[in-house]
Amino acid sequence: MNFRIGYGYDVHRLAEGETLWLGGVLVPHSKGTVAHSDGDVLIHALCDAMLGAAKLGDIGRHFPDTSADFKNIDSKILLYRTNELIASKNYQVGNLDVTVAAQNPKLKTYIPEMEKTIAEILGIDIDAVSIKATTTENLGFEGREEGISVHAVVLLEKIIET
Ligand SMILES: Nc1ccn([C@@H]2O[C@H](COP(=O)(O)O)[C@@H](O)[C@H]2O)c(=O)n1
Ligand SMILES: C[C@@]1(CO)OP(=O)(O)OP(=O)(O)OC[C@H]1O
Repeated sequence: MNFRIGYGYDVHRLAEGETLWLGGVLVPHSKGTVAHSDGDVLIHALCDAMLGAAKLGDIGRHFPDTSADFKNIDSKILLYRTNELIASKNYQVGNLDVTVAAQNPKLKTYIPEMEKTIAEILGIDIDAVSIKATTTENLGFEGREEGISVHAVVLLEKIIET
């Protein structure tokens, strides 16, 4: 099969005194995500979409939150290692599309840096990386600023040996 799609979803709770890493970028905010790792919920959803597309399970299977190895780990490392996992099945990311649901902070000024960071880690063109943000119009846990959720869709392409 030359193409495979994958979908990932992740949620992290927000709390004061934590840092907010999103898409590999440190976003200044009064709250950050609560997690075993650095809490980069965007990268976690993206890793799940890549792993799902390659039928490789999910992020917790490869990087368990019960392991001290991943305590406070930089999620950019998890994304790099996820890319190695899909490459081991002879796939590369064709393109990806992500939506972050967060009432605050407003993310649009940080999105170009997130897209550049992710494109570099995956070794793909920035045109293949799309990140968007939405509020939930003050509805639900995102709207109450109790947490942030992220949806990610990825297309994998078979690496053709030439
Ligand atoms: N955390 C967010 C949420 C939204 N944006 C930008 O604002 C636009 C309008 O948001 P709505 O939820 O009212 O549709 C949205 O299209 C984003 O461009 C943002 O930057 N950060
Ligand atoms: C990333 C990992 C591993 O540190 O932990 P968390 O940062 O808690 O994130 P989550 O998305 O709940 O699960 C994946 C985990 O395996």
